[in-house]
Amino acid sequence: MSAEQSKNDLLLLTVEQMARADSDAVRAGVPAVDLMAAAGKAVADAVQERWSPRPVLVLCGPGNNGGDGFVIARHLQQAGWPIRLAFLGNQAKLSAEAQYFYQAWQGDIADFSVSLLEQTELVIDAIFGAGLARPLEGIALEMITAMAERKTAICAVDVPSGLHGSTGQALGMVAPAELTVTFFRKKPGHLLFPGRGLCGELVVADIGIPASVLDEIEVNVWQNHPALWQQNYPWPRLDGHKFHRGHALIFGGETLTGASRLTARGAMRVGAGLVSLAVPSKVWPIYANALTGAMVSKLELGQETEDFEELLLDPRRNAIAVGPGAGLVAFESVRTRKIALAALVTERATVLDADALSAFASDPQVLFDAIAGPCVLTPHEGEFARLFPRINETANGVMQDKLTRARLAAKQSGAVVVLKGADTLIAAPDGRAMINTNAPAELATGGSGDVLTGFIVGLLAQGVEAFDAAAMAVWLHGAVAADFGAGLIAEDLPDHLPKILNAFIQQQALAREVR
Ligand SMILES: NC(=O)C1=CN([C@@H]2O[C@H](COP(=O)(O)OP(=O)(O)OC[C@H]3O[C@@H](n4cnc5c(N)ncnc54)[C@H](OP(=O)(O)O)[C@@H]3O)[C@@H](O)[C@H]2O)[C@@H](O)CC1
Ligand SMILES: [K+]
Repeated sequence: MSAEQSKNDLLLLTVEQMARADSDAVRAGVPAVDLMAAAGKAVADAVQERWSPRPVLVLCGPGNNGGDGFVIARHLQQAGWPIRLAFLGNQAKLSAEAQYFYQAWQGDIADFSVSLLEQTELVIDAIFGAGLARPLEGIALEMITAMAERKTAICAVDVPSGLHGSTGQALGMVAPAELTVTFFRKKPGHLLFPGRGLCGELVVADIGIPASVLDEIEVNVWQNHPALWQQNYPWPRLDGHKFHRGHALIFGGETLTGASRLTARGAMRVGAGLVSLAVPSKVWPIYANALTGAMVSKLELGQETEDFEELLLDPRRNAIAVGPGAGLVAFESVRTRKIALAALVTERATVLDADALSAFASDPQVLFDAIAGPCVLTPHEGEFARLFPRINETANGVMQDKLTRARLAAKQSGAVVVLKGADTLIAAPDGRAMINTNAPAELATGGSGDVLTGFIVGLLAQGVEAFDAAAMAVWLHGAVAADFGAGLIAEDLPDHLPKILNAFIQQQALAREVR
């Protein structure tokens, strides 16, 4: 598979973009009825692969998701499965293709009623898919609530009904599926929580939509994966000098001295040529004793910012990180702001994390106005709320989805925003975004964010563009944690990174041999 092809496979389509791909495919000569036939067949195949024959209830909704349901029912019936089918809708209002498969269905059509769930071992959820337009109510809501309560096994068609494919948010109620079969490309809602947890195993089926339809659709959201950026990864060159691999400068505070040391170690492991920490003189011995590979510079009391600025006079210090362990006590916050602004004014690549984000909570615009060069902000949800309160405002009690919020924040701040969580988002000011999916639960451990900042600043130091650096760092962070497994602590993240990088190098060498 070519790099372009795998990038194309990682694209995520909103429900509107998917509808456009669907209609463009039809315009290009693929009959709509063929698309629906292929979609239904793909689900029936996936069901037969996963489950042995058992009493199945196929729930068909009023649109084309329901149309798929009629196709699935026919295939499973032909394979000898005991099938009951219920339809929620008006036959006269079905699309031509759904009408076709409605007519082709040979069995009975039951009224939509919760009692059907009795004696059902598997539900095919074809009630609503991409066309879900408003919160569930009435019998649809009753049915989905009953499905969730009974915990009957569910295979969802396209998305579990009630889940919005673009946002991953539930519009009312969603019964979690064990298997979701979607078509052509994934949607953001399959990867963003709570959606990701509601889809179960996700299968993407090819239904005959030509990939060329994507040329006409402006898609700039991807599932984060090395295929998107490995050609830009800064592998060390044999003829390289340590200065070719950059010099990361990290600010460290006096209370939580471990945080910025983790950042430094992350930056070193990810390949920065040189790493130095700049710390208040009072705590210099703590840092100097603990770090062997990194240099530690003193910032004298009362002139910390000036001393930091002096370090920045050397243009070889080309990437800066401020925030981990910087401290939140009033005097520390004031100092952190000054140091962050001193970093930003150089327009060198800068990562601001943790306390450096909270330090601007009272007037975030000061921060945004100062961002002129490559910059990465790495808030978790709490820090995000402090920096972007307007973006987090709710309408009817509902906040905008995480993808939208991260993209708005990137646009507003002019920085790449890494909104951290189980489904970390990486968003660039120009609208590009990635959803990261490889982070295991073990990563939710103290200090892991400090290491992430180190990975980012270490990659920035090696000249990687901010959006790529953030995407690489987030992916490596997840890959290391997943490979390490249980018992992970933050210290393990930098030290286990070489294993992942070496595997990566081997894969690249193999790929070159194959080519
Ligand atoms: N894309 C592709 O390539 C292919 C897509 N395919 C399939 O098509 C599916 C999309 O089909 P779709 O557009 O007809 O939408 P779908 O989800 O069936 O529902 C629309 C209906 O639901 C109604 N409705 C909405 N919300 C409601 C609510 N809360 N409560 C009650 N009613 C509500 C809405 O009513 P309206 O808003 O018009 O009043 C309308 O009647 C897609 O998910 C995939 O499975 C495949 O066949 C092959 C190729
Ligand atoms: K569905």
